[in-house]
Amino acid sequence: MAEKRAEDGVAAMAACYQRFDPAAYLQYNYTPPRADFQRQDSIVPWKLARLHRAFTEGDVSGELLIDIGSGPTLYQVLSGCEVFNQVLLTDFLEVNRQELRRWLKDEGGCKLDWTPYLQYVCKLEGRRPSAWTEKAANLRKVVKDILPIDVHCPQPMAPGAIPPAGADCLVSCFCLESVSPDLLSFTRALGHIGKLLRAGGHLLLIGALGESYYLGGPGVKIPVVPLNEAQVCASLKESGYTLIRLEVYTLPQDMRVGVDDVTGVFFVKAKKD
Ligand SMILES: C[S@@+](CC[C@H](N)C(=O)[O-])C[C@H]1O[C@@H](n2cnc3c(N)ncnc32)[C@H](O)[C@@H]1O
Ligand SMILES: O=S(=O)(c1ccc2c(c1)CN[C@@H](CF)C2)N1CCSCC1
Repeated sequence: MAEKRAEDGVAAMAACYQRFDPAAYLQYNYTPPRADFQRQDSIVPWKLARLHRAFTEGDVSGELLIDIGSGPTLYQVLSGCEVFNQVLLTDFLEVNRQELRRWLKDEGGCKLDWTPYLQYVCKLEGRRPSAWTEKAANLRKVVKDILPIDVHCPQPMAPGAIPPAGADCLVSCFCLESVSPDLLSFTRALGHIGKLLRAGGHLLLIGALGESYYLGGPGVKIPVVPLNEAQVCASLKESGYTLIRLEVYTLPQDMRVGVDDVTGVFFVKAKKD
């Protein structure tokens, strides 16, 4: 009975995502006030700085980085693309994979200008902001493909999509809790993506705390499983990861702009047992 309920919940979630609007999603979350590089307490510097530190502090290395549930966004691999020579982006929806391909082909028509994000990460790397064009070129070089994924499948990606040894590192931002109807399926999804990662590989996970819904487009209310720090830690342990670091950002009141009810953001660095 519980299994049937879980399957129904996952199917209902997939139906919600058929109405996901990449342009609106980018507008809601990746433009000011949420994406304000001038504000010291903005979430953007907080997140980009944690990703930069996690990728560059010396314990993360290898060939292949996979971003799980990329959506239409690229910020999550702007530091990792300097560490790995192969990056795979993934998403459940073709509309998101198309938006990513549009940016990678550099043919114009993208729904968001990622330049401020590229410039900020260059600054974190001690490079001049004008090096953003070199970073963009490097990202376009190391991204080898943009593939379908379903984290609710025990085998989330197509057979043969990745080398048998698995990826050296996974990054995933605002995906698992936003596609899982409950904590059980969130934890199971963590285990499923863990199968894409080699033993000893790293997982960098960013997600929402206390969020029960978000707008995936005008009038497109998508349910989210509300998480707290203890649940995130317990799910990681249950899914075969050892926690290295967990940090939490509490959203300032004026960043609660009605597109969701998120109260905080967690950043996790963990290692697969
Ligand atoms: C809230 S968005 C996160 C996008 C991006 N990673 C970010 O940081 O903003 C959640 C993403 O999960 C994708 N998704 C939906 N169902 C999924 C599934 N079953 N498996 C993997 N990804 C899924 C959606 O298409 C969407 O792009
Ligand atoms: O933390 S954010 O404000 C953000 C970014 C994305 C999301 C949320 C929050 C909360 N709802 C999620 C639903 F899945 C999506 N942020 C937006 C600016 S760039 C860094 C991330």
